Amino acid sequence: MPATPLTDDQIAKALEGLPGWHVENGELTAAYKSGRADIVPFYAAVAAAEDEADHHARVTILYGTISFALNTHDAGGAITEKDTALASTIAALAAGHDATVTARSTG
Ligand SMILES: C[C@H](O)[C@H](O)[C@H]1CNC2=NC(N)=NC(=O)C2=N1
Repeated sequence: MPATPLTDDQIAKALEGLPGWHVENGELTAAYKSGRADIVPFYAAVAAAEDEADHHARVTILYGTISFALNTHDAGGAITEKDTALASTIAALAAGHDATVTARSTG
């Protein structure tokens, strides 16, 4: 998969299929609410997918919320297909781990 920066239009198109995901500080970002008992298994599944893809998110866990921020270091921090593909994988894994994406914070 090429590490070519996506255009704003390509990112907007990808976001149409990624509810709750948005670009924040130049990173593809989303926050998922999960039960405390589910959050570690959810992240374990994400970590396995990251290693499979050799592409890794910045992850923040605070109480029952796990947030992901994605960009491609090998593309100078731009958002690439690697980021949108991993975001799709995370979204699919969330569904299987009772994790719900939170609406974008407008603040
Ligand atoms: C050597 C290894 O393949 C690279 O460093 C991978 C690892 N995971 C990565 N993750 C992210 N987010 N961006 C990268 O460019 C990247 N590169």
